[in-house]
Amino acid sequence: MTSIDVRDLTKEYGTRRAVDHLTFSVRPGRVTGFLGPNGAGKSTTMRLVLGLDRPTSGTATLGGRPYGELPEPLRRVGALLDARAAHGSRTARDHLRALAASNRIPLRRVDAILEETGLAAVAGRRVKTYSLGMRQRLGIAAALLGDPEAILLDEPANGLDPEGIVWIRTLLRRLAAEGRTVLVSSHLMNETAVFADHLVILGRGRLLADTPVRDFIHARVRPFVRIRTTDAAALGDLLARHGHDASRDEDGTWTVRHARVDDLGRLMSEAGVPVLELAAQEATLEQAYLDLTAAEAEFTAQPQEA
Ligand SMILES: Nc1ncnc2c1ncn2[C@@H]1O[C@H](COP(=O)(O)OP(=O)(O)OP(=O)(O)O)[C@@H](O)[C@H]1O
Repeated sequence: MTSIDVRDLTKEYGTRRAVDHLTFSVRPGRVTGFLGPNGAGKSTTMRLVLGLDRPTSGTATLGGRPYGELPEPLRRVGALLDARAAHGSRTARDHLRALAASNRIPLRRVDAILEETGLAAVAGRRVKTYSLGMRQRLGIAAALLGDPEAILLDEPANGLDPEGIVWIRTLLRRLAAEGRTVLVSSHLMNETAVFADHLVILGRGRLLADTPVRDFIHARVRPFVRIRTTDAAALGDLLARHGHDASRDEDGTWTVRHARVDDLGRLMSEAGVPVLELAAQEATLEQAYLDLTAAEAEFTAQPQEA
């Protein structure tokens, strides 16, 4: 099985440190979401793993070996870094055939992967006529061509239409279920929460979190109950009498923390307070992520000079 192991990895561009003593592992059999603000170092880390750039110090290995030492690397690891990389004057089929030929991948894989990525009908068209979403699909096709054990995708949902987003979600889940090692960077938090099992989060080139998605959300955000009523005074009074931690938003919606929908529903019913809405609000990855990155920004913010 191919794990991706990053050990004390540092990359400097001149005086800018893009990746800063980073250590984490990406394990097989699950989808790992790779998160972090713009410029956090995600793409740089992926390029270092793929041997496209040299680290200043530290190591990045696949199944224990640096990319440059892998025999037939496309058959071990597939990657989508930049969907614009394909040669525009070639057709998609020719692009994939050239890749297959130079990596000793059987040519029959080309038609299979065109089918799988939904490009079969447009495979004879030049890539420069493709939309961004079609280029993304072609990039994913190239990544999967060698049937690799490890897959790295940099924002694969970029440019995909809603149907494409559902498709990639299903694809990622299947690749992980097949035991592959899947690392996917994204800025779409709700989407990441759907397809990822695990998260690696970077900030300014450093590791901020390496944790299961569920644990990350639950450790940072408490679920709450949302209530709307026609009798704000009665509800406010009721909640206060029962010692609930509640507040009322500008639009009249109440937020009750540390409470259960069942208990509040019963309470309101018994007190005869009219209910327009009563709903449990699950904590989201987006809330947890914003909480983490806000805390990080506060922690690292430099005092302004007068
Ligand atoms: N070739 C390069 N030369 C100089 N600086 C670079 C180079 N590549 C990346 N950087 C810098 O390294 C830092 C990390 O960039 P990187 O693209 O890895 O971040 P990212 O997390 O992928 O961001 P995004 O979410 O915007 O894609 C940034 O400050 C960027 O400007």
